[in-house]
Amino acid sequence: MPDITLTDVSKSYGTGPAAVTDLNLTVPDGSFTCLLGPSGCGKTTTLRMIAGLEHPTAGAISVGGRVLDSVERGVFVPPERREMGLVFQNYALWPHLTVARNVEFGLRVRRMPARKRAERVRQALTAMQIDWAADRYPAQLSGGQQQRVSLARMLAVDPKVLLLDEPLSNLDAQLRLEMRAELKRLHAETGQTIVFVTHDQLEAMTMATHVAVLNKGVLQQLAAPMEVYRRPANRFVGGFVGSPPMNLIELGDTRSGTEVRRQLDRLRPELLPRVAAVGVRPEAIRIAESGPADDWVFEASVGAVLPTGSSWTVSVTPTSGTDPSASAPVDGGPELYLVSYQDVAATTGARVRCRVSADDLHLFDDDGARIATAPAPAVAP
Ligand SMILES: Nc1ncnc2c1ncn2[C@@H]1O[C@H](COP(=O)(O)OP(=O)(O)OP(=O)(O)O)[C@@H](O)[C@H]1O
Repeated sequence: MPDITLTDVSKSYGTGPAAVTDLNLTVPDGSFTCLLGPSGCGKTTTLRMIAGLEHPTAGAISVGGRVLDSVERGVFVPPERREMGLVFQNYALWPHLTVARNVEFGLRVRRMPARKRAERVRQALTAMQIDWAADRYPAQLSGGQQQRVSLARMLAVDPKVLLLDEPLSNLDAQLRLEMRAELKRLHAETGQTIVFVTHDQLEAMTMATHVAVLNKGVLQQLAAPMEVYRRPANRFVGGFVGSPPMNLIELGDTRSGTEVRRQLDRLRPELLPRVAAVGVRPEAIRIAESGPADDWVFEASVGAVLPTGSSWTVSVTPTSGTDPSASAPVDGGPELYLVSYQDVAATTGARVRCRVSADDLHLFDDDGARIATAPAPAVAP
């Protein structure tokens, strides 16, 4: 199964802003690639173009060198000849057909002999662990079970590529969790290339081998999930991936920028002239009196303490720096969020000392792009 390659792909629906702009994206063979981004960023449009359900207004799409779409060359391969399986958010099962007949449907259309059909249906239902429901009707199944059937229906035709558009978003939290594990298992077993659309960063982080982050129709980053998390390519990715989100402090903000600038002058003097904003992940902020000399240290007052059971989310407002060379305390900063996995003894109004390792500072320039502080390691998703 070869790579899916999008080259300079754009799509406009009319007079409004383009849904997708100059997209260059390679979905590696056998990968589980999530298209991730906020509502309206062009995820579904991208998936539908790969499926052949939308025409690009510019660019080309190919699979392993076979051109499926080329605006320039006037090539268009229709959806049914792309050997791709699609599953949407709504399960779209035939209500008057049993589960087995639903799964068999696409095989009949392909005129597969009856014996082979029965075998395929059994295999697909077993793979999705829904074989016990073969003789039931969709209305007799829960949402999660129906979604398993629609996945089985897609698997039965053995497509080279699976295209999934938010298939879990109608399920409750528990089922979603189960289905994520199920899809991950399915991918590991079949090795099929999966392209999965979601706006849920946790979903992308937990399942994907590759994450393509989109914003306003433009690709922001394509990398392994942990790379996207640890080394976001820009401010948008840093803020979008992670919950609670990354804290962002503007150096131009006089209230907090002055103090942060002073700290950066001590920790990263060579980079300071290029830095416009600093990002800090909530779990990178520690409440601790002492620590390494190259920590960024600040005093803060505690706002809310929110225990979740396994962790504590705490809002703190910096009140001053502790750099002895600081001539004046800062006049309060923005509220920052930290996450601690140990009990935070502090309560609202308490004064605490917070520390962040210099390695955990994400530096962004005027354009919002990441400023590399160390060479990125080779990524092997
Ligand atoms: N058929 C259409 N006609 C006109 N505009 C459309 C059409 N489909 C999508 N759009 C517009 O294209 C842009 C991208 O939409 P798209 O559905 O691809 O985004 P998305 O990231 O999948 O969003 P969501 O997560 O809300 O489904 C949006 O501004 C949307 O309004």
